[in-house]
Amino acid sequence: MSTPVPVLEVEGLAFSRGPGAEDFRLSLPALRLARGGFLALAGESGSGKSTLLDLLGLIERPGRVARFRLCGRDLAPALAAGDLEAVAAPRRSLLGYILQSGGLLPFLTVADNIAITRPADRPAPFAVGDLAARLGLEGLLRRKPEAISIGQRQRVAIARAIMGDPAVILADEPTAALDPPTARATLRLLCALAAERGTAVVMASHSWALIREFSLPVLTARMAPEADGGGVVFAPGSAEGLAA
Ligand SMILES: Nc1ncnc2c1ncn2[C@@H]1O[C@H](COP(=O)(O)OP(=O)(O)OP(=O)(O)O)[C@@H](O)[C@H]1O
Repeated sequence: MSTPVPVLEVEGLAFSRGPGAEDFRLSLPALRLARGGFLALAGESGSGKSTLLDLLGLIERPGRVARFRLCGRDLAPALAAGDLEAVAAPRRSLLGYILQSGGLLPFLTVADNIAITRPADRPAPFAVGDLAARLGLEGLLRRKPEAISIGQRQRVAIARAIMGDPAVILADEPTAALDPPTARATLRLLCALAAERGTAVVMASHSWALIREFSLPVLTARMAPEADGGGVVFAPGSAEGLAA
């Protein structure tokens, strides 16, 4: 059987902010994500999960990256050159985001928030009403985000990301504001919809309990010894000790 072609492949990535009060260093030795794959980024608050998602999402620019391939496109040279135009098109067409706060547009209805990411160059993966129904949002389509609950907003954010039919969804703590049963149900929906579309997902989470319950492969943030250059390193392994 042939090995699946990775949709996202990153090697030798390093990022730093500072020096001074903002001094922060992060490195990612290797990440490989196949079509439909799911990967969690675990670590304590402030360990750099959102920063790493921004780097993978082509929003932050790494100081160094040996390899950055997204759906077969080699983006490392453009990142090294700071060529923002060259990364804008793959960012738009291949990546989807679920923000920690939901990030919905307050002046649009739920239906329009979901529809806004529909691909311009191919059919949408779902009808808005069908996708909303899958996520239990069918009665809320005409409401504005302020008139629905936080859990419902997170499900709208998931629907919006899925509607864009991206190759990779980057999800920043999509269940952090939810009680455990709702968090579990929301993550189950995200996993099911992503698997159905073959969408790969990278999800930041500080909930080791949820990561363990869903048996998610995980890259965990750890401090590197000063002798090895210090900073935070994201590497495979258990995140025991993180808050449940
Ligand atoms: N725009 C910024 N300017 C300066 N420092 C920042 C900025 N954003 C984040 N930081 C700092 O970078 C470090 C990593 O932050 P980041 O938000 O990536 O961590 P996190 O693991 O996602 O945290 P949390 O779980 O609380 O969301 C922290 O020390 C944070 O204070």
